[in-house]
Amino acid sequence: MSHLSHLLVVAPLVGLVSWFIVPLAKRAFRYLPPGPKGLPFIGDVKHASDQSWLASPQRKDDYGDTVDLQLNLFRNVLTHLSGELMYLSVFGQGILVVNSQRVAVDLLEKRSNIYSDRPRYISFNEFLTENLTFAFTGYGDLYATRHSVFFLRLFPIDGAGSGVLQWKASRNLSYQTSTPSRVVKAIMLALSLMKSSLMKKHFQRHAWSIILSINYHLPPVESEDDPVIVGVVNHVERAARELRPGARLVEYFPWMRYVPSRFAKWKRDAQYWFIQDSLRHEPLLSKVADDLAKGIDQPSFGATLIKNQGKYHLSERERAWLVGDMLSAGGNTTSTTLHWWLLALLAHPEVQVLAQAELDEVVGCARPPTFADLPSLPYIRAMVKEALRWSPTAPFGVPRASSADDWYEGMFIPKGTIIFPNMRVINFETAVFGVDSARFNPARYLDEKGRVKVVMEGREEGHMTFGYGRRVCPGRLVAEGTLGIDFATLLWALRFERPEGAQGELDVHTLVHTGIGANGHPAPFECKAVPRFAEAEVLLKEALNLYE
Ligand code: HEM
Repeated sequence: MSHLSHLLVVAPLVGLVSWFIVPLAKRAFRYLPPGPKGLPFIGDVKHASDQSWLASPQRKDDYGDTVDLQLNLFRNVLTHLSGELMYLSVFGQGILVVNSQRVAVDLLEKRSNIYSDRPRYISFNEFLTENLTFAFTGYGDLYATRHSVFFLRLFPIDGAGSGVLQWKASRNLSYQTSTPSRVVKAIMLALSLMKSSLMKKHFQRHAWSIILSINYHLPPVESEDDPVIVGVVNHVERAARELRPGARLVEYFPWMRYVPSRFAKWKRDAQYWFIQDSLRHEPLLSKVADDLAKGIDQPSFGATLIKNQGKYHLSERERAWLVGDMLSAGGNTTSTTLHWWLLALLAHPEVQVLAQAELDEVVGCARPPTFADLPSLPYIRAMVKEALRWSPTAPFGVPRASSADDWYEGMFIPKGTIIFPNMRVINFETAVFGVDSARFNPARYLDEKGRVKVVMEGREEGHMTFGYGRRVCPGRLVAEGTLGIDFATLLWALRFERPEGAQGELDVHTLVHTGIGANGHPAPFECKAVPRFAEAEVLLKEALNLYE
């Protein structure tokens, strides 16, 4: 045999071995990232369903050293992960908690082709929402179509829409306008807080009211008993329950999805609520379509989507859910951040004093602030960043899933693993945010001249709360704008205090939650809002009249 014929025989064999045998052998010698062992068969249900346990920075120490300097047979690299990854298994389903910005970027951004999927969640995706929620759409063609809706900037720039785009543009000092609808809602929130101490309720109504006007150009919602608001609150709570690890056995035994509904209450309920939620979403968008047909063209996400529907080939129900889903994605997240921010103000009174000094100097006492003031309010803008960084609103973001087997620094990450970026740990990394990273301190985002500075290279937001890479939150500008005008208006009008006689240290650590993917609220606390000056209420009402 000539050298050439040898080569012709050997080369395909080598190719076959490296393509087929090596991955198999690698699987056999795979090292899963470290983590608690759990019980035989069921695995670690207990820890996986305990969000506070998972989110605790202590886990980084608990599972840090166990894999130090581990020799990987196939890559010949020395691995030193120092608690950056923690792996749990529940009925064989792998869950990977990512505890560092370095690893989160490596996996969720640099390997986004593998880590941009969402978990399957049979009960939630297939029955409760019939795969119609955008945030839980699997990564693929359908996702690309739905995503393009956001890409084309369907959030309108004017009127009820994303005032923050104007704020961002106004940074260039070329586009100085305010957004009446957002300012009106911030003023209404301030007036409501003056009258009652049900802060959490007011924050929720306010945040949902904003999304309703962005989505459908609806007027502000006056009461938390509004049927649309009640419907969304219930939907979000149901969704959170379904998404809790261990909530439904069908997630671990997928054959259970074929059990007839009459024998499976979970399935019957999910199917019932899917119809109810569709009946809530659809009329809202139909009303926008009817208005457009009558020539009433008000700026809203829904109107823009309807006008562009020829480009997307989405069914009527799909469109209604795509728009309606913004209520779930954007309402609770924003109101929960407001709730944490309030707690932070009470725990750090000096921050409130500094913000109010800035407002007094820039805005004065004769009128409430507008979007046009925000470029001149660096402390308030820094406070938006700090509130988003510090609040564990979405402590694990929205879970991702891996769509292929992967190896990372000697560790094996099986296909289908659910990935939780541990935002509370990542946003507190001392190397980035300093040794006082656990403290609420907006000044960390200001330079020595008091200007907003970049603390994370290439990331203008300055935190990771909106997630990573291809699935980063498309509502982040909306959220930033809402928080900016809200903080400015509320602190201009009100001083937040603990009621007389309130004792003890405020609990800024406890995370009250209903499930993974749900928002983490602070433990209940009392607060009162006191007008800062006698004319505040009158001036707010006058400003409101100006916008009407
Ligand atoms: C404080 C407010 C908010 C926070 C903390 C937040 C956080 C997040 C996070 C962590 C994700 C997952 C990103 C990832 O997988 O890497 C996400 C996704 C998403 N957010 Fe937000 N969000 C907020 C406000 C909003 C608003 C106001 C809207 C809409 C108006 C919105 C719409 C969405 C949607 C549609 C997704 C799914 C994106 C996808 O799967 O591709 N969010 N958000």
